[in-house]
Amino acid sequence: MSSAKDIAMSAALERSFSNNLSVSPSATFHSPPSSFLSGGLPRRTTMPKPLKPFNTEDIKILLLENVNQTGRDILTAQGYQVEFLKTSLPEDQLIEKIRDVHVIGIRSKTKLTEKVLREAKNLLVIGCFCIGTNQVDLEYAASHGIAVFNSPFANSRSVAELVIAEIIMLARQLGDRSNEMHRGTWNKVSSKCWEIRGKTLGIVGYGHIGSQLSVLAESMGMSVIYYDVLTLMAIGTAKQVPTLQALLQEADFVTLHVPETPETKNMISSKEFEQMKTGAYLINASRGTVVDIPALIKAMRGGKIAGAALDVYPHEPAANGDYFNAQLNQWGEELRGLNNIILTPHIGGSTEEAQRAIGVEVADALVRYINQGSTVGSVNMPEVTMRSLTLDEPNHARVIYIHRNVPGVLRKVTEILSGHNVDRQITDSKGKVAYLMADVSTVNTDDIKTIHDSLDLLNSRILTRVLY
Ligand SMILES: NC(=O)C1=CN([C@@H]2O[C@H](COP(=O)(O)OP(=O)(O)OC[C@H]3O[C@@H](n4cnc5c(N)ncnc54)[C@H](O)[C@@H]3O)[C@@H](O)[C@H]2O)C=CC1
Ligand SMILES: O=C(O)CCC(=O)C(=O)O
Repeated sequence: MSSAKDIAMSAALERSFSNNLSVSPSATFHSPPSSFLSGGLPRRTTMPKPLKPFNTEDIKILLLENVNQTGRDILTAQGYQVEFLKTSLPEDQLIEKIRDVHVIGIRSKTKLTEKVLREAKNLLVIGCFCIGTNQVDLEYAASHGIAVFNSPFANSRSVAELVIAEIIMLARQLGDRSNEMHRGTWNKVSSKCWEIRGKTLGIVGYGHIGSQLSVLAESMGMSVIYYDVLTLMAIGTAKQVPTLQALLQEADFVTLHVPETPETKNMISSKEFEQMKTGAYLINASRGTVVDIPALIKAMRGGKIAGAALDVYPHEPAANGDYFNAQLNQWGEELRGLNNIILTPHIGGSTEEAQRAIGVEVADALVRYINQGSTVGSVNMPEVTMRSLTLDEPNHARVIYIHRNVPGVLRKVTEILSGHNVDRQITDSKGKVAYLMADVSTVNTDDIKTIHDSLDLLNSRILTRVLY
């Protein structure tokens, strides 16, 4: 049982500094859970204690772009308020919505730019329910204490399988034959239709997807070469080549698996098409900015490139059913008019298996971050974690201090914590941002407030959270 003093103190805290312990102007401070400051014999249990600066039902989550049910279920089961939308949102509506939420879950279409994130005053964490994180301004997010998580490989296999299908479809002109049949035309041809056995696949970007694809392609009798900015171990009998040009000159099929970066923008343009073999094929399931589409159209019309498969485009519609037209991409009409071109609506990772796995992985990471402060798997924060506090550690609090990575901070934090027993502490930095986590014991609600407010006053502060 809590003493009358403790209860009074909690109530006073609730009144006097509602909003202060949390980072959210809209969240209220709640009395500690029953495990906190409880008297009597400690319960001997190693059950992890959920650490929450808010009542769970105050955590507001916005999930866009049809995030999988598995992820929604995990977040809802925590008691958070989860709003779910099937589509992404236009910028003005996104800005309106993001002001209010602590967590946002997106896929590849929602652009979380500095302009949008500037309005996200309550935002603690972003979940990208996909691989790519180019749609988020990661640096701005980190410098404002917003952690970003993704799912680094749960859809890699799905993309690799799609590419294998496309290699065969292009080699056999299956898209065109199927379209002709749909129009009622029987056109049985073998001219310029090939087996893939013995052909060379050139993989640009030998990461999770590229290397998985390498295994599948070899098992079907293809020779694999790859180009990557890093020197990477070849899988099977694949061979790394030293330059993109060397790959383009040798490959019958070129497939792109690089991230969207300034270096990969228009990585395949007129010069690169010239370097490719006449009659070669191009596949892009990475990002739309990687291929210069007008140059591709020219290369295909001129017969240099015998076929292409595109899954991604520089500008993609926000929702299913939106017409993929000239307003989005000027060359849409010309692209659709080409022969032997497969156009898919960014479905590389769209399988039940991949979406379920991503839902679980990203939602779990969000819960760990909200409840425990663990940044393991974050793409923009130093990765820091500590074991969960347990129910037999009642009067403990977890202090999280995200700060600018400048000299002298640890000394000041140590001074602030020095009156308490620090059971464990860990700190790490990534670029300009550092992340400190400390578990302090035998603290009461006054101590928590003092620790929080003192850390919050330091010049180096980006964000202070105290979980209890
Ligand atoms: N179509 C779809 O639905 C999907 C598309 N993607 C896209 O595929 C991309 C690749 O995915 P992963 O293989 O998982 O990424 P990854 O990070 O595992 O591999 C990317 C590889 O590209 C290399 N690389 C980076 N810049 C390069 C450059 N300028 N030249 C040559 N190599 C370079 C890296 O060193 C790395 O080995 C993602 O960034 C994402 O944009 C991912 C999943 C689904
Ligand atoms: O469909 C999606 O969610 C996006 C897939 C993708 O491009 C990615 O995972 O990076």
